[in-house]
Amino acid sequence: MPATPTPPPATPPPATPAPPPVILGDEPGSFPHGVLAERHPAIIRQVRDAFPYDPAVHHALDALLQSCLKGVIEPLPADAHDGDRWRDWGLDAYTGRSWFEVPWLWSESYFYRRLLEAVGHFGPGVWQGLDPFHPFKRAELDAPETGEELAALDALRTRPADERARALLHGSLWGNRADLGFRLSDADAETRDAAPGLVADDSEALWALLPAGGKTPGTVCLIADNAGRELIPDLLLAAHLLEQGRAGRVVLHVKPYPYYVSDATPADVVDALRALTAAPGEAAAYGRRLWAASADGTLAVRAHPFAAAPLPYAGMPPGLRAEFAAADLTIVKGDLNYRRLVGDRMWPPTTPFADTVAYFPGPVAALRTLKSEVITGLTEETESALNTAEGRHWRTGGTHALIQVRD
Ligand SMILES: O=P(O)(O)OC[C@@]1(O)O[C@H](CO)[C@@H](O)[C@@H]1O
Repeated sequence: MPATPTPPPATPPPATPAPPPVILGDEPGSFPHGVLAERHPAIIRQVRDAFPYDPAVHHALDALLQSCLKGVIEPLPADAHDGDRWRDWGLDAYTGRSWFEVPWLWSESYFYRRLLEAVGHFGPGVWQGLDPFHPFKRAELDAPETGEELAALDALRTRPADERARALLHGSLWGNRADLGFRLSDADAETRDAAPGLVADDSEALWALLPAGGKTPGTVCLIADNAGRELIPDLLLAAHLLEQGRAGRVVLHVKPYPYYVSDATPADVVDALRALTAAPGEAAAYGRRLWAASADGTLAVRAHPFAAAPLPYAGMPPGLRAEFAAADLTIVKGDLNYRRLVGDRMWPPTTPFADTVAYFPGPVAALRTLKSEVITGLTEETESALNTAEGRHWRTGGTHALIQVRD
């Protein structure tokens, strides 16, 4: 009987490299450490000074400050309305550990949850429901620069549709420089010149995902970031997509409660729409169209609890996953949302963006100015040119921006 030939050894599948470790805040001198050790205490100071709080709130803020600087993560009150949710999000595993030694994304989010607790936001009591960041957001909305940006819409009206589209997309992108938390730790950020050009620009792919010329448009989800000077251009972009028939419906996802100082909540959407309708010229026309779009349901606002979760979007719950899966496109705004989208890890900058968001249930676009160290999707040439010109500053200075798409 002929001997059975030995099969050749099976080629092992190519090993998928393990993702780099999650970013912690434990390295003195690093950007995350600075946010925990300096930005958070500064935010406590600013909030304390912004309202005529009573002694109970002052004591609670003192305790939070001590906990942030020298203490450990403490549990929520036993009767907290969202205790179960935070336990699902990892609270039990992190209770008793240093703020600096757990994932940075987690400790930052928990800080805002604790700050709202300290100022009585969740009630009961007189401070219930008050936004401790409202005075800062309001000042920005009333600033002359906001009026100047709105006045620029008058000249835009007569430009061809594709030029308007590009201007409004870039307005929404660069609106992300307006971040009050960022300005607390980098006072010059607002005045520093933006770098010309984008470090990655997939805008053609973005427009290709939105039907034009008679095809039935679907839903665009826009995961918003900051209120005021970022939210207004986001709303203008939404109005343009609806008007041009590139979206049949825009769903604006905002935060369910005040977060990261300037993140937009439903109340901020109302303030932004009011500011638009009250402005002179073309801005008011945009405002009226958006107001009508709310009434007929083509502009919807969502404030899902997961929008303020301390977790990457890869862990989104099934209902939200289904919403994004059904959309023609989900636009994800800003730096924090980018960290949550790709995972808060020190990716090698040339890691393909598409690989990090392969889990996302539908087409997705990131619009972000660079304000933290997480970055993906750069070419080797771009990365090396940026390093040569700026060291590491390009990652966090807020002067560079990107548009990245996975279809
Ligand atoms: O998400 P945004 O508003 O664009 O920026 C948020 C931010 O200012 O805060 C985080 C650090 O606290 C960073 O992700 C970034 O620097």
